[in-house]
Amino acid sequence: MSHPFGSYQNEIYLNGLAGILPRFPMVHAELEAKAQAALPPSVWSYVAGGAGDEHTQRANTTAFQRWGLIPRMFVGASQRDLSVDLFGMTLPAPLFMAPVGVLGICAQDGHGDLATARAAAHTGVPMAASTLSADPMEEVAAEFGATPGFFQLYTPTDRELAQSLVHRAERAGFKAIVVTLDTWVTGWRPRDLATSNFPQLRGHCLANYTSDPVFRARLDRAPEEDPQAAALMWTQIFGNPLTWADLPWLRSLTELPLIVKGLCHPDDVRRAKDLGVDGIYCSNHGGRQANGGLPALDALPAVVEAADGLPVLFDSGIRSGADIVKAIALGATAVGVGRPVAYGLALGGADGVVHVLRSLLAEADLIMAVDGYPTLADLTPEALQRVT
Ligand SMILES: Cc1cc2nc3c(=O)[nH]c(=O)nc-3n(C[C@H](O)[C@H](O)[C@H](O)COP(=O)(O)O)c2cc1C
Ligand SMILES: CC(C)CC(=O)C(=O)O
Repeated sequence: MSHPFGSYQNEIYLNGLAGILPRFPMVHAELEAKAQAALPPSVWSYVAGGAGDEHTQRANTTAFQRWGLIPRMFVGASQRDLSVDLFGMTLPAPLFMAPVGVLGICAQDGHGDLATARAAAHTGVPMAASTLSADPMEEVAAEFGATPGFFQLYTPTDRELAQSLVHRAERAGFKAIVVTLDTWVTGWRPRDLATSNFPQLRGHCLANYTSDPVFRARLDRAPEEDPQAAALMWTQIFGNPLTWADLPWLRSLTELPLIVKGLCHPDDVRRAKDLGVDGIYCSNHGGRQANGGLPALDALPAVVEAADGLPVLFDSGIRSGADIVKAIALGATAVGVGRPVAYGLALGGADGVVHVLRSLLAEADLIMAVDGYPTLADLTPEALQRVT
C-alpha cells in the first residue's frame, strides 16, 4: 500500500506493542515537512504559525529537551498499562486531540472535523471538538463511536447562544465541556496578517453557529440566503472577554465536567478550583496567542501543585512519545496534541490522524518499556532529571 509516510517493516516491534503499532514510523520533522508540501501556503501558514516571531511556539517544543527520563532496570516492564481515569471515563492512554478549529481546510473534502472524529472512534483517543467547525457538533459526535468526546466552547458575547451551544453539546453526547479562555481575541499572528487569512478561514468554521437556533434567530435572513451577514454576525459575537465574575455562570451552564483551558498561573488555578471547575487545562495555545510567554511545560509543575488533585490536562509542544511521558511525569493527567493531528489529516485524512496518534502512543509505550516505567503511576517527577 502506498502511503505518504513511506513503508516500514520490523517484526521485532510487534512483540512489544499490543494493538497500537502504527504501520509507519513518525518523526515530527518529517511529518511537518510533508504536511507543508501537501497544504496550500496560506493554510500551512495558519496551521503551523504562531504569535509574533514564534519564539514561544519554538520554546514550547524545546522545553521538553531540558528534561531527561532516567532509565530504571530490573523492572520487567513487559506489560504496560497506559490507561487513565478522567472524569469517570477510562481512556486507553493519557492522550487526547486538542481542540483545533477550522480543521476543514486541512481535509481534501472539507470535512476535517468528521475525519478526525472517525480517528477518535478508531483509536479510542478522545477528540476535543472545536466550536469552530465546518460540520455541526451533532454530526461530529455521531462519528465518535464508543470513544468519549469533549466539546470546546469559545464563549460568545451572546449568553443565550453560549447556553444553546453547551446544551446542544450535552444532547449530542459530549462528555465534558472545555472552555477556552485565552482566545477571546486573536493574537498578533504575522503570518496570517501577511496572507490576510482570516476572511477565507471563516467559510470553514461557522457550522455550529449557522446550525444554531439562537444564532439564526438573531439574523434577518437565514445564513443559507445571506452567508455574509452570518459571517459578520459571527465576528461581532465571537469572543467574550470573560472575568472571574462570569465563572459561576459558566459553571451553571452544565452538569458535565467543566474544564478551563489556558491556565498557566497557579493563582488562577486555585481560584478556578475554588469556583468549582472539574479540570484545569494548562496551555499557551501552542504559542499562537501571545509571544514572549513561558513555555507551557515550564508552567506545568506549579499548575499541578496548585490544582491539588484536580485533573490537569496539558498541551503545547507535544511532538513525540517522549514528550507525552515527560508531561505525565511532571504531573499532567492527560496530554493534548494539536498541530500534528492537523498534519496527519492533511496527509491521509482519518487514516493520517490514526497514524499520528498511533505513532505517538507506540513511542510512549516503548519508552515506558525500555526505561522501566510500566504504569503512569510510576511516572513521577523523580523519573526525570533537569538537563540544563
Ligand atoms: C490550526 C489551529 C487551530 C486551533 N483552534 C483552536 C480552537 O478552535 N480552540 C481551542 O481551544 N484551541 C485551538 N487551538 C489550540 C490547540 O487547542 C492547542 O492548544 C495547541 O495547538 C497545542 O499546541 P501544539 O499545536 O503545539 O500541539 C488551535 C491550534 C491550531 C494549530
Ligand atoms: C480562529 C481562531 C481564533 C481559532 C484558534 O483558536 C486558533 O487559530 O488558534
